[in-house]
Amino acid sequence: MHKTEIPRKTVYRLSIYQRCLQQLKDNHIDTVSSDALAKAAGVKSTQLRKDLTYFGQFGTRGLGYNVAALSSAISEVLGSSRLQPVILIGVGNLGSALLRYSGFQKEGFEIVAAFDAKPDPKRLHDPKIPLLDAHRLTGYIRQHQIKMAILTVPAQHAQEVVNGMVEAGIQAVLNFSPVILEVPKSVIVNNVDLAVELENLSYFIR
Ligand SMILES: NC(=O)c1ccc[n+]([C@@H]2O[C@H](COP(=O)([O-])OP(=O)(O)OC[C@H]3O[C@@H](n4cnc5c(N)ncnc54)[C@H](O)[C@@H]3O)[C@@H](O)[C@H]2O)c1
Repeated sequence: MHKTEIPRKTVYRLSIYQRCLQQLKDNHIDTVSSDALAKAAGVKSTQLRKDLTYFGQFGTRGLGYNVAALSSAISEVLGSSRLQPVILIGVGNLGSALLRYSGFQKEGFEIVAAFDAKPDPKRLHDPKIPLLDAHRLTGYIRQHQIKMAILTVPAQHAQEVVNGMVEAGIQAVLNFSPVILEVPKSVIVNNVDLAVELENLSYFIR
């Protein structure tokens, strides 16, 4: 099945299912019922079953899903069976915190390089991740055919950085800068805004 046929929200939930399946694998659990998997993922089991129809038939009635088989099918669809290279731009407070997080690999992503307008080696602790001057950003994207980027630069620089990256071939941006980025239709931007998330939570405690 071609990726674009799967709705974006489903693709997002597939990543969540994948994370749950990985935990089951870590705990040596071979099969899981759709109810249990749905509960772990925080969705209704009808939603889970609907999402998995994009793969054809999965699971045996009464027995549940084979964890390894379902996980590798989802990997194939998400394109995460091999590590997806990602770059990070803006190694300040937030960027360096993200670089210190070691959990991305487990989810199938590898931060292969970090860029900053004023690279400060003190900010980067992982010797495996090169910290490069922002001048080298577009050349690096082209040379290594990087498709995904995490953006943690100040708001006023975000658009210009994205323009260069898109020109060089970036197709997906995880944007932490508080600006609405303008990109061509072929490029996807996911915005992360902790303030919005907090506002959402505060609605429920009123
Ligand atoms: N989404 C959220 O929930 C959330 C939370 C915290 C911060 N932020 C945003 O993340 C961004 C970074 O915040 P911070 O506290 O780490 O800021 P910071 O000032 O500590 O770091 C920004 C870094 O970007 C670098 N930079 C500036 N222009 C650049 C360019 N053109 N190319 C490459 N690097 C460049 C700077 O040298 C600096 O190292 C800000 O836009 C901030 O508003 C978002």
